[in-house]
Amino acid sequence: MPTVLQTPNKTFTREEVAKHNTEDSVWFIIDSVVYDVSEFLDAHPGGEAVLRQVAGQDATVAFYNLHRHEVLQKYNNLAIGTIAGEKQSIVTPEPGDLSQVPYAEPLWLRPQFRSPYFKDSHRRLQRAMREFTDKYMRPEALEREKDGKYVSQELVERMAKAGILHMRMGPGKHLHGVKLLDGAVDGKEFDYFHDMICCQEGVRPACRGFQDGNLAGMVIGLTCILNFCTNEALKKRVLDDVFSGRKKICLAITEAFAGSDVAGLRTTAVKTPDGKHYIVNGTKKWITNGVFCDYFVVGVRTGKGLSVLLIERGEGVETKQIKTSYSTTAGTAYITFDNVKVPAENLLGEENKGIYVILSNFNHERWTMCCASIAYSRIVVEECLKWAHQRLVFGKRLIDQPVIRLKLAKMIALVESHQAWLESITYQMCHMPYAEQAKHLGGPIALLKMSATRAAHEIADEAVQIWGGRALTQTGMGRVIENFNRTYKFDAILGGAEEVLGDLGVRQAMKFMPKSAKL
Ligand code: HEM
Repeated sequence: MPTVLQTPNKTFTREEVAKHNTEDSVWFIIDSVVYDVSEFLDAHPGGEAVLRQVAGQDATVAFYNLHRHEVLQKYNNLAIGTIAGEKQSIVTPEPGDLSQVPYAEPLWLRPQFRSPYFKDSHRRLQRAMREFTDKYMRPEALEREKDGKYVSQELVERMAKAGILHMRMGPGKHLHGVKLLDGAVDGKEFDYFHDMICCQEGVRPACRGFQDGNLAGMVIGLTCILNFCTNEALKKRVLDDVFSGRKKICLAITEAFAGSDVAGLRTTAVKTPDGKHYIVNGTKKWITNGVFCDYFVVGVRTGKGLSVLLIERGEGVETKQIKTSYSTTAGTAYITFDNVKVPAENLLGEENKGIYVILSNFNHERWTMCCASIAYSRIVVEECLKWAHQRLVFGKRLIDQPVIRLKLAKMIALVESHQAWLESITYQMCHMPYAEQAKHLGGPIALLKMSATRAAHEIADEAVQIWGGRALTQTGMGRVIENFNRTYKFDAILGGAEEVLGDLGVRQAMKFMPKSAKL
């Protein structure tokens, strides 16, 4: 339940506060709480003068016109009491709380709405994931996004213990018998809606670089081990290492020579004469988490086609950080393989048929990106709705301007329609065996991703216009909008560029076009 700020028990009258507008003593009121900022004047990032201008007064409107509410949580030690007979009206969310702002949560989470898709276990998991994210992921995400360091071992182990690493791999046998967030959901019951919830809740910190840095490489890399590693001992070792958080894994397919066009890969793997090893040479580019990973699932050329190998960090493997437009916390790497000796048993799937291993990953990867991009777009809508009610310009709130309401209408419609489409596809995923998913959902998922990132483009554009200069600064009020506007393109490029996916969607439709259908 949301609460109000905790303050000392003392009470004051407004008249008492009014007296503290002197050289030595500066007090003011924000939402019925009295603040003594006399010792904070020098340290205030907005300067001393502005605080002196409101000394002795009610500064609620001035404060919320310039700051996020969380600033008051952080500087709670400046509060000295409350105004006698008054109650705080602004609430502070507790970890795990749902937002009360309209459209800030998907329809299924709003008490007035019904949904055919979600059961009790989905709701339990959502609550548990929200709480975990608020308590542990968000504070770390904000730090790492700024300092660019990699995800902490402490958080990785906490996620491992809570079963979050297992859950992020989607439904499957790997979840059976694993305790998931203190029993919020039984692993055997875990379906793609649970998977969607994990993805969407994980986006809540609104730090796009950290979102990938928080083991996105595992989500796309470990599936190849789960589904295609035929050496049981190797499979067990890698799964144990990764699920326990001891080691990290990523997927290394793209190269400077070939991005979405995997047929153009140039990294080679040549069998040794005794057939026991492959010798790998080549490079990989844009590899998420590559800088800090121990295992690499690598696409290589093997004579008659593509193959996929599990390569361990060791002699001949080098990773270099690529500086991208999001935070270095993502660990995006340029990798070189220089005569790397890889045991033949590390082949995943069949030799020269690696394209099936690579393709088998694509639908789930693209679908998780849809979940994330739509969830982040929704956070932006929430930020804009709050800001439009808070910000005063030309003597009015922003929300009182029809032009702003029209922008919000467009943003809300884009988020709601894409979430509805996502839930409809997720329902199909829950009810189609893998082979049918591959046949029938490749096209729709591609089109959803293309459309969701186009929507993100529109939403980022409108949000920046609503926020003005604040949308361009990485700290303070507009942090989320700045982050979104700088990073939404990652989803429009990674996992298949919009144009490639749009084309794929239509080509899939062409495959199913009946010869009998003519005008
Ligand atoms: C307990 C009271 C206050 C605290 C703890 C506080 C803290 C801060 C902090 C941390 C910032 C940096 C930006 C951010 O993180 O949002 C900031 C900026 C600022 N503050 Fe305050 N502040 C307080 C009250 C006020 C009041 C009452 C005013 C004006 C009447 C004010 C005016 C400003 C201005 C003008 C900026 C710069 C905003 C910008 O760059 O857009 N502050 N304040």
